[in-house]
Amino acid sequence: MSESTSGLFSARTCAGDKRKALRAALASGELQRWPGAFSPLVAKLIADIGFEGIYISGAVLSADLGLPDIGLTTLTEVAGRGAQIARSTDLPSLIDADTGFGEPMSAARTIATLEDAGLAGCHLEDQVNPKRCGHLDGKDVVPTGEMLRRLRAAVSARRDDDFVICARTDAAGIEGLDAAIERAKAYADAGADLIFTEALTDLAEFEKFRAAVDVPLLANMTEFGKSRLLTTEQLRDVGYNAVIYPVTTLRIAMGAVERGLREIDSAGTQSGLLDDMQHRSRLYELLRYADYNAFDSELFNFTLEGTRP
Ligand SMILES: C[C@](O)(C(=O)O)[C@H](CC(=O)O)C(=O)O
Ligand SMILES: [Mg+2]
Repeated sequence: MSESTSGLFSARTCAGDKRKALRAALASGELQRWPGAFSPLVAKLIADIGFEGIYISGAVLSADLGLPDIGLTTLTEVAGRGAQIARSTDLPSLIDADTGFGEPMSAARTIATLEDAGLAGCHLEDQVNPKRCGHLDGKDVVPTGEMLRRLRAAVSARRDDDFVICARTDAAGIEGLDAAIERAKAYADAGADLIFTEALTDLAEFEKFRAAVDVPLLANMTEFGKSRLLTTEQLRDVGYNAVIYPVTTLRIAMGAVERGLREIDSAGTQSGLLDDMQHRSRLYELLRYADYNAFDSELFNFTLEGTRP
């Protein structure tokens, strides 16, 4: 296949190579920035701008279906959407697997399914079922032993040793930071490759966590939650390995969609909104419209001159 047609329908990089790249990135000491992609198109934009990876959020996947993030989505739904997003980009994608979709045996099946779906890794959290957003009050965690069973089952189901299993602990806001650190150590001993330190409050907590454990750490910079929004520079200085912006692109998009719909409702036209829109030409560039001409030269006849403002 020529350069211009490779990667059109599925990314050029195969899942195994994305996982190897993710492992190397986590070992590199460089902060990995993974914005949430609510669609394959957003994943393409994230890659185009130069981020290091893609995050696929359970909260976003639920919201996109018009549902709250309380563990209603099924493994089939999550793996299906995850596969669509993961295959659209050469970047590695880490997906939110909530509590593993059931008991430890189901968590094991979850890993096998997400591997088959082409994801580079996933995270499993130590919340009880039904789970809730980690930044809400009233959440609860299972005993450490139960999470260890969940994790060991997951690790044993992995067929590609490079598939990254990330353990998330929600314990900081419930049992305190020290307890969360102890859990993180136990989860790493059980085979977790990366620890998601959920809902830490300020920089000092991130620093304390970093000093206490020597496995890769992930920070969640979700908005309107319990955590101060730290900069990449701050997280780099502390020595975190990865940061996610899980719901950010959806919040930005939905803010713009709501403003736009209100403007059409009040002004009777969207003419005043054109500068805020992604132009047709940029959309076509991201989708690589021109490269599809290799299959059918009639497909791409778009020029800017031909378009109306
Ligand atoms: C990271 C998270 O699990 C997600 O599903 O994106 C959420 C994000 C959010 O609700 O803001 C969480 O932190 O629980
Ligand atoms: Mg989630």
